[in-house]
Amino acid sequence: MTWTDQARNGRLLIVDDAMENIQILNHVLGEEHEVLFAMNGVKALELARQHRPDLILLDAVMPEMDGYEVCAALRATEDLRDIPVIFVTALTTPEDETRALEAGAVDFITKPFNVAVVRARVRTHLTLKRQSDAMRELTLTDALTGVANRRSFNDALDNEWRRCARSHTPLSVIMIDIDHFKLYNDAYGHQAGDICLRQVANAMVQCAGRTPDLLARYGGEEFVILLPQASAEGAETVAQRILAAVRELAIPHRMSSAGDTVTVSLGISTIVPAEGSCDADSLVRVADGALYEAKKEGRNRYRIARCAQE
Ligand SMILES: Nc1nc2c(ncn2[C@@H]2O[C@H](COP(=O)(O)OP(=O)(O)OP(=O)(O)O)[C@@H](O)[C@H]2O)c(=O)[nH]1
Repeated sequence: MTWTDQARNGRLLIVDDAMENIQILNHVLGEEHEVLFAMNGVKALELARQHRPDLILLDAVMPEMDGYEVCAALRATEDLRDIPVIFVTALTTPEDETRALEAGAVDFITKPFNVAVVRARVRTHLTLKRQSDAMRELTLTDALTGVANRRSFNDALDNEWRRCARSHTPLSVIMIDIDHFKLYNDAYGHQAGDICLRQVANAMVQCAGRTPDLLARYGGEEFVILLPQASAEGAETVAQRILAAVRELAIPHRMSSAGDTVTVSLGISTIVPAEGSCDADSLVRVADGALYEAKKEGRNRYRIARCAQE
């Protein structure tokens, strides 16, 4: 499917205080796209939050909250700031255009509408949105296993650290390392090693399934799980599930000192983030220390550590 084909199915949010304009745009765009509409700024923001449209067509002049304010509110909201906005306006002076672009609009559609121009602009911006989504996905995903990569984990860790600090809730991290993976590669070959990494990643994804949880490949044969709002006990339950799930894969490993099959070792650390408490990086370091302990004590097990100032 080409990018343009994909753009055909995009979800649009049309915001206009005049029903007549909504009807015209719906008529022009409704066949190719899923169309939502709102007649004021507050409703527009509510729908954007609920339905995450791919593109917003926004009337510049509306009573109470105008298009510029809606655009500014979208840009100020982390989850919504990447949704492209096209201003729909009868105002066409260079000052109006500048103001809209400065507010964060990507383009204009002028009233009265020209059907062909509306369709073409919407298609172009949906195509660009699809491409930038795909690009972002690539930069955040580990190519071998399909789980998040380290960069994606670091971003999530920073965000969740702040979120948990605000809500005074715990944040847990589990570092996971496949046992004797060098020997596995030596015994079965690097390609089999790659397959093993994929299988283990896939099994672990199922073990940390709550929405904010994030499994990432931290590097080589090391993985990490971020568990926002999870206490040490909660993280321990996830670690137990992972140990069991990897054992159940029953991937033979004749060179391992930890068993006949592939196993993992895990290190858990938990903190309620607060000012003056250890920082996000040391949360990971402490989990890594616990992982080292688990390795030293025989592998195929987990260990829990505490952050110094918890
Ligand atoms: N097949 C494959 N192997 C990888 C990949 N990334 C890292 N490795 C291998 O993973 C191995 C990690 O070895 P070590 O760090 O010595 O650890 P280990 O053998 O797992 O031993 P312990 O951690 O002490 O149980 C190295 O041989 C790396 O080459 C990968 O993408 N694919």
